[in-house]
Amino acid sequence: MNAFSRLRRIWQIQRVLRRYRLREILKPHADRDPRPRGERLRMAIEELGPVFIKFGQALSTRPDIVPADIAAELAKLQDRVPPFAGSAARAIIESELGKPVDEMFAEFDDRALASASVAQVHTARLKNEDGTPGFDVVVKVLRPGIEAVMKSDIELLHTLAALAERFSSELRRLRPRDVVREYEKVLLDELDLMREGANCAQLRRNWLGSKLIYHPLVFWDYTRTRVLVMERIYGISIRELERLRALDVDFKVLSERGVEIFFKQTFVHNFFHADMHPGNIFVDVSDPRQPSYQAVDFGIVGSLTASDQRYLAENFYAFFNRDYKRVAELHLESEWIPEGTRVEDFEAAIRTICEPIFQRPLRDISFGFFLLRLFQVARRFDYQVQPQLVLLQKTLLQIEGLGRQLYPDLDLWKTAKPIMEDWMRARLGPAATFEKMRAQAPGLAESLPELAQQALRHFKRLDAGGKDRELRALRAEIRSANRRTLTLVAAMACGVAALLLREAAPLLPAALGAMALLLGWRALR
Ligand SMILES: Nc1ncnc2c1ncn2[C@@H]1O[C@H](COP(=O)(O)OP(=O)(O)OP(=O)(O)O)[C@@H](O)[C@H]1O
Repeated sequence: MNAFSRLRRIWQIQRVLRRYRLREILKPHADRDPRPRGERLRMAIEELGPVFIKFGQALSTRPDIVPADIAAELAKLQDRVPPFAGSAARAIIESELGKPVDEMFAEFDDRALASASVAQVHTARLKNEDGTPGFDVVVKVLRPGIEAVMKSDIELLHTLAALAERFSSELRRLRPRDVVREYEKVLLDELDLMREGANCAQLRRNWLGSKLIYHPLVFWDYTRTRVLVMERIYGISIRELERLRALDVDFKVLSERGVEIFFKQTFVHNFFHADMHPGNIFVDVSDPRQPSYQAVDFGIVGSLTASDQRYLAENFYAFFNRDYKRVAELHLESEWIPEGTRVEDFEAAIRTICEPIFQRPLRDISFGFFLLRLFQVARRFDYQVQPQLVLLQKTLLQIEGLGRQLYPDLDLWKTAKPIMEDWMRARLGPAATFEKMRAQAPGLAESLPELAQQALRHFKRLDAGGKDRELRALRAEIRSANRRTLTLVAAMACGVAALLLREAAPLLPAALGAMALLLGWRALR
């Protein structure tokens, strides 16, 4: 963007800010506009275009950054825009794939099936090599020129964030430059449909053969950065509740399966679809008693770090045992709250959010909402929640909302418990310990000769340096450390042998396992 158009854009933004009196938002006592501040902000963002809309949508899921009233308005941001011409879509497809559309597709519908600010979707049918009609597909095409618009607006966001950080102490506290930097990647990712295809393929692989959910096949030969071709699915949108009801679809099974999918994605695969709004969910009704899901739109996915996974699992347990003290402890243990915070204040804050929630009957309790409130507390205590965790919380809220809409008596915990217990066992049980040992064994074996050399060097130096008491003590200490290392290595070797021989006669692996535990215990004591 040249200097002139940048100035023009800043001037435009400035006009929008004035029109909606957005500066007053920062000074609530001076705000005389009768329209609520969140609504004004939303309308301004809608006027500013796709980058601001996407950014606003992303911020709506950050209770640790944005106050609740504004977040609720931002969540309403609509990303529907008039479609661009089918001929423009064809031109992009042809320039990306290097062949005429009619050569690749037996049919191509010029009217868009759906159109959003970054891309639009057309239905089509592939052409087989012999010219006969092939698979029914959808073709997702990036909006013409969207890359330039996105990139220049992102640059502008950086400029605005820098200005805000420089001139407003209220905004500085929210670290706008960091927030923009964090979302820049998410926004730019949307410009690469190969990435979306890869996300879809990964989810498909994770769930292949499952009776819970189906993901379309990606046609890689026809997929490029600006074009994504995938199998067309024909399920009924989850929005069409009446139609689903008329087909006698079992809503209880459907809602339980939604919860199961969520937990498996989070705890078993650690790869979750993070844009689970109803527009992206379809239902396969070929057996209405055993309905299953079909998902589309894989632009946003997430996965958690091991520690976030554990944080979530433990909070889940505490939450369902209605144990707010444990919830508070968990946050203290994981150093969630900054130094200098009074523990009592923090506990009181956690109690305040937990008590009213825990008083309600199970059917009214939402774990997604509980997490949301936890993150709001985090915001008050100046703690920055990991974006992936927030993404997951948003997904959970969507799944729960959907589940309860389908079946108000949905018992979240009943569905979640077996999955969580499996996870705990797999993560923390003896088999997991053996598995960890096995994974670490090669690295350890490699460094063993080096370790021995180092120890030898130490001994030589000690011997050369006389025999005073301090040195003898040091030598004894090194020897004991070496013994421990050796014992640990022996424990690992037994563990690995037990694993490798687990198919053998029952006694041998069991004896080796017991030996590994005993040695491990001695080494770590
Ligand atoms: N594989 C598919 N089979 C059938 N319909 C599809 C498929 N993929 C997408 N669609 C339809 O196209 C619509 C838009 O697709 P998608 O959500 O991927 O686009 P988008 O540009 O990311 O839109 P938004 O961001 O608003 O969700 C979907 O809501 C769905 O109706």
